[in-house]
Amino acid sequence: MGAQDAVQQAVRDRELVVEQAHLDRVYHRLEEKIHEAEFLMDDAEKLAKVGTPGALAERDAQVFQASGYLSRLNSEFEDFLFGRIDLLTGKDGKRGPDGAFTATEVADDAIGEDGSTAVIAETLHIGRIGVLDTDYAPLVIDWRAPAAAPFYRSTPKDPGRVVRRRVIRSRGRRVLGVEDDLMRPELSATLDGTELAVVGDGALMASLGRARSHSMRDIVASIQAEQDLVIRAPAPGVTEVGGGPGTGKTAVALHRAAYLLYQDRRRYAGGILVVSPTPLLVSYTEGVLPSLGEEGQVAIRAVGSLVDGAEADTYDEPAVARIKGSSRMLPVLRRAARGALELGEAVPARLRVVAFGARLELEAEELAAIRQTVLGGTAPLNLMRPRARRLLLDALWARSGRGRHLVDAELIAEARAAFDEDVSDEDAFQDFLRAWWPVLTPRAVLAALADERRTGRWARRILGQREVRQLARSLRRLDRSGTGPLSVHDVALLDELHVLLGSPPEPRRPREADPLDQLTGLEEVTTYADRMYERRRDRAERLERERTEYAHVIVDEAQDLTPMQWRMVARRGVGATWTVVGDPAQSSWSDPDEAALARDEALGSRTRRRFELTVNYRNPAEIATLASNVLRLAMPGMAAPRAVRSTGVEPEFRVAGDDLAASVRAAAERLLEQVDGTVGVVVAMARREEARGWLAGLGDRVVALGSLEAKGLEYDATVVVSPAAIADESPAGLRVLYVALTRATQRLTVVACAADQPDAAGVPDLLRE
Ligand SMILES: Nc1ncnc2c1ncn2[C@@H]1O[C@H](COP(=O)(O)OP(=O)(O)OP(=O)(O)O)[C@@H](O)[C@H]1O
Repeated sequence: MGAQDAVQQAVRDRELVVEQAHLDRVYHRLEEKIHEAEFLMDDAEKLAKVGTPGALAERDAQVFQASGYLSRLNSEFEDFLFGRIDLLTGKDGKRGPDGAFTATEVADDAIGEDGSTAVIAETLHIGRIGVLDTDYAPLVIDWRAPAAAPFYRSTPKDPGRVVRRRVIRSRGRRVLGVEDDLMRPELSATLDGTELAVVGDGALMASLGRARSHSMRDIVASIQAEQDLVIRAPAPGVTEVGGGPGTGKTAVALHRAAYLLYQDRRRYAGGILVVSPTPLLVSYTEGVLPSLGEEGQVAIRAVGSLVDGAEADTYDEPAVARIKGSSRMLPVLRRAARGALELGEAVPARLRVVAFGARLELEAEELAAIRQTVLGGTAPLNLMRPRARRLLLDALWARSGRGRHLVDAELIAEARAAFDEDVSDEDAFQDFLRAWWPVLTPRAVLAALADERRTGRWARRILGQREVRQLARSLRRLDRSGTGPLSVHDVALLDELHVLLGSPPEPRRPREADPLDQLTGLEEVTTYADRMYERRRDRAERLERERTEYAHVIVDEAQDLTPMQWRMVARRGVGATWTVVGDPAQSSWSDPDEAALARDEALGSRTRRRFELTVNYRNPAEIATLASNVLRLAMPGMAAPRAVRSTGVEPEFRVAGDDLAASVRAAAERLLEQVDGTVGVVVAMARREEARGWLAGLGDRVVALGSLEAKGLEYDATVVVSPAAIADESPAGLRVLYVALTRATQRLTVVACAADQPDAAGVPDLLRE
């Protein structure tokens, strides 16, 4: 070790000791708080034994608060403290509720007259939740609090009061390392009489170089200034975030959810919905919010799982997806919902009943007229049923002639009520109604579209003959009742049908017992609080299950939502504020204009705020440059984000021989040796099942993905198999290829087939400059 290194090491060790001492104090304080929380729970127990209603209510409130506090503290102990800022004196000397100075501008006298010396006036530590010392001094500031904003916002260009920004790495109770960035390198600042030390080369680079696993990590310790602006953007209206691959759109959207909850917990108790394109991306991102201390109020759902009971991960062929996603499906579904009334097994031609001993009959034309009258209304089909029933009874009553001899209105009403009851009780009437105006389910109507002739009728002048055939064929997976595997695009159709049909009346469920009804004795009283405690745990989960509307909706990869999916998502956020993140250059939807229109309709007249993220944190420059060749073809004129690092490792090109499987397997094996983390093998959708077989036995660090499944994911290394096959698979194929090429954090191997027209170096035609 040279003298310089030894000095560096000594500085590092000294700073670790400083941070360790602070972390020790924080833990000490946390332990005190846990004792307080446990004490509160104990206290609550005692109060319960008293059993008076007042004491009971107080105890419940305490149990609720204490149990929540305990679970937060316990879950957030890991990597609890991660940042620190050293600040100059603020302009006005006022302190906020977290004990920190509020001013963002530097006081006039904070910097010495020579312009190069200063004294650090305030040091703040930033962590996952805020902790106050016994004297209310801030030991840790919650990362979402206003006082923590300079930790993220400060840059050497616009440093504000920050002189040094430090990222602290810790595990459990041990500080493992610190990385500093100087925001005012021109200043020589002192803290408690000693010169401010600087350790390491900055935290961002350290974090970007780490190996990837199959779950996304939070970026709370290294959020960048342009990202922080999005995370803390005001909630109302719509926050739109654009930016190329790897700019942190998904990460930012998730941190924004945590921020919104922190900032207005009451409002967002109404739930935050995060809509993600694939189940793979859901499971990849699922851990981020719990790591930020937020669970329960945020539901992350794949777009194929937004409808209760539907769990779609099957993909339609691009041509079929294009039909099902288009808003042209809307009039087709409207007709199908009405047309499905005729689908009953054997719809009787006439209605025959016996009322008070007399035979009554309604002929086909009368029935058709009644149906037409009812269908003239706008209510959902299933909700029209009572009206249809009433009009049938009206017609039968008229036919019976029973009211003709009566003049007294009361008598007429009485006779009519008796008539209705008599007829309604009759099996013949009930059987007729069931067949003639059946209760329709969305699944059954969707399945009805599998009949090409019928669908041809419903789609006349809307879909072409070929489209009708493709649509009908794709739905043959379903049986008559609609049971069977759904595709992702079927789910939005189901949701639309649900609206068109309305909920069929549900059989009555017994009312859930209210615990207060059971307060009959002391024994019951004591179990009440215990139940409350249990309930609190299940509450969030239950709320989520029951919820169909949310207070905030976050749409990730918004460029991929089809018009029909936009309608489905919009229904879940009618009164919501929105965050919409996406990148048009990565859109797999063939008609961006149609999608933009649907998006405008979904977001309505809400005010919009737009942000653009400009730095690619995922791909090294070598990979980003290659991908930008495809971007130029896919979206001429669109700028690629700036890659923030370079690895010196160029992408590799291989040409597959006769045995594609062997070539891909060999490429994957080599990458597994070269990186510590994950390897993704991206193939055209048509090959995804096959590709899984190619990698059999290589372990769980490597996965095979269809091109559409790669959305939003990242791997240490990727193999992209036959760019031409991916690009040719759909009208949006070039954009899908751009997605595939931008998944790797370290290494990329491209395996070309003959269709790729590789040059002598194996570079496919589509990837050449
Ligand atoms: N400030 C940051 N600090 C550390 N890592 C970051 C930061 N911002 C983004 N990253 C990392 O960069 C990678 C890309 O982020 P993310 O997946 O959110 O990007 P994206 O814009 O959604 O990409 P895509 O459009 O390709 O899906 C992730 O590994 C993320 O953790």
